Amino acid sequence: MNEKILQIENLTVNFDGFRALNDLNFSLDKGELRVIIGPNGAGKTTFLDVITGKTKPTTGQVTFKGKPTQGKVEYEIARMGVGRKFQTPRVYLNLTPRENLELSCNRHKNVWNALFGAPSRAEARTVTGLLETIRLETKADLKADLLSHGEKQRLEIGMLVAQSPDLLLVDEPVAGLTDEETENVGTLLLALAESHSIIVIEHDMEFVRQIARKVTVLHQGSVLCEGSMDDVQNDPRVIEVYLGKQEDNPVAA
Ligand SMILES: Nc1ncnc2c1ncn2[C@@H]1O[C@H](COP(=O)(O)OP(=O)(O)OP(=O)(O)O)[C@@H](O)[C@H]1O
Repeated sequence: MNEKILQIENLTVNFDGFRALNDLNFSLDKGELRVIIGPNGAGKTTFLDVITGKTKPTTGQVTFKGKPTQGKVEYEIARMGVGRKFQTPRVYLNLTPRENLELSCNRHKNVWNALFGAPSRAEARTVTGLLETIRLETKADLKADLLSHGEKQRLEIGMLVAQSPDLLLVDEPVAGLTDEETENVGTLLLALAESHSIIVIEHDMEFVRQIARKVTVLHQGSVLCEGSMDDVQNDPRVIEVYLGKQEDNPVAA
């Protein structure tokens, strides 16, 4: 059996009597790229919030790298190796992509030392490698303010990777991007998936088709079904929860 990096058992989150997550079970293999889809309100963001410790489970258990995260706060879970990228880019706009990546590699140092202290050779190599991975070598020394929305998204994914997390959580990375930028982010995530465990939440079905190997569909706080994109888009339960009619269904091919 494959090694599990994340296991979630019987997870329920109750907000004032409303079950945002309802007896949810989920597991992710080490090295897997999983895409999570589901209609609005299905519980996708709450699911990520529980993994990162932002929201506490009402009942149930999250196990990361074989250890329960129960009782741990967000920064402790981040130190265990969980990194999250939010929907909107959070890069420092007055710094260059290179400086943003240097800062992310050096989160234990203070900002002054990280920026003005000489980077070690290993750090410089890491940053150069990351700039290549996110394909921003030619824009490495421009102010991040001048980057397109898609380039900022790629930079922020690079900043997340610079912190060397074991699990990357990526929330709607292509919202508001052009088709070309969307494809670039997809290519980047596929490249990262060769050496990372990744969970991506996404609504854009073209993008999901581009990157997905295995898809989990959430509905009303539980896992409705899991499988390949083909399995999922032909599952009558998925068709039903999205729109009820196959011809209008965003998950239909
Ligand atoms: N702090 C909260 N208090 C009360 N209800 C909440 C809270 N956070 C989320 N909810 C509710 O829980 C349900 C799940 O929300 P969540 O944001 O996880 O869904 P989602 O699948 O991410 O939706 P979307 O695709 O629209 O972002 C929603 O009905 C939401 O209104």
